[in-house]
Amino acid sequence: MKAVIDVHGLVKTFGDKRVVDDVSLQVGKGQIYGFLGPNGSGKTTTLRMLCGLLTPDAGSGTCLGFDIRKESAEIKRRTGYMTQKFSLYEDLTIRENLDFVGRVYGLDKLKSRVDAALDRLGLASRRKQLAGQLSGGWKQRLALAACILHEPELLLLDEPTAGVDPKARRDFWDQIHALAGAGLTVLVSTHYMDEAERCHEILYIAYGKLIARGTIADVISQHDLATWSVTGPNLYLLSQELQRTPGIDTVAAFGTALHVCGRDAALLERGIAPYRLRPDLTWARTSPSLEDIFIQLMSGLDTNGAGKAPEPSA
Ligand SMILES: Nc1ncnc2c1ncn2[C@@H]1O[C@H](COP(=O)(O)OP(=O)(O)OP(=O)(O)O)[C@@H](O)[C@H]1O
Repeated sequence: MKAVIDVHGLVKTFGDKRVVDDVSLQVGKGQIYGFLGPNGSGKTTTLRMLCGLLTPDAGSGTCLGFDIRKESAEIKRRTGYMTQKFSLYEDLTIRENLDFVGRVYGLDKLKSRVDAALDRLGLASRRKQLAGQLSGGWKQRLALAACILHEPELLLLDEPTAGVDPKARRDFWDQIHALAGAGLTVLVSTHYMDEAERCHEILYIAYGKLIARGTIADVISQHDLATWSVTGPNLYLLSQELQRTPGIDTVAAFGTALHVCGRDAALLERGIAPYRLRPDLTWARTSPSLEDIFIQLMSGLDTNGAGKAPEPSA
């Protein structure tokens, strides 16, 4: 299968800061890829290089079969990009907003395009509503409708659901899956674990480097992270003690339990041994969640043992 995105060795430096460092990516058609990583790790910059809005300092490749350096106009024509801070005209209706976007881009068959986008995203019954009166979730949906008006083949969505409630996020993701089902390829950056779990594959970027990718099961199994769950009283105090215990790399609260993780299973067991004797605590071996893996990655410890990643500069 021909890759929709096939780029190698992308580098982008701002001043003396290398914010994207040797990123290579292959992305298949009709798939949803989740782009994850800490703030400032280079996700937006990578998305902007893929769609031709930024020229990489080094690296090359194609997006939708076009050269990302030389044919950015062709790529932009076929890509829908939803930025973190998209703007809508609050005193225009949903329909008027879409008409306006279509006219700015000089789209032909505008009426039928707007009708199709309204239908596709379930906005038809609200088409006369002012954008300013919409809730956050409906605003995101309108922004998505504006992105698909020109019938792109690729959607790049930069944290599209930030600040949106869980029900609206779920609805938004149903729309993304419907679009992918119709053949669109989607790259979406997010900080939400539940959204990561709705992607076909995830890409984890930290300090400008792509350090994990694959299905969720792949990413969990690639990082051999021994994990125990513990329940009992005063978990906060326990968590503080465990964090100082050799052999324990990370401790994170999940509801009424702590997940206690370590890259070396034997060292981890040695670390928790005294605590397993306490009658008020219940310990169980468990599988790491995706969040456990990300907490481990974000703690600067590469679970493949490559050492500590550089501190991001302020
Ligand atoms: N045009 C620019 N000029 C200078 N520095 C920039 C520019 N664009 C981005 N940066 C810096 O590059 C780094 C990476 O930014 P980027 O927006 O790609 O990260 P991100 O992973 O998308 O972050 P977030 O999750 O917060 O959106 C940040 O330190 C940012 O301040």
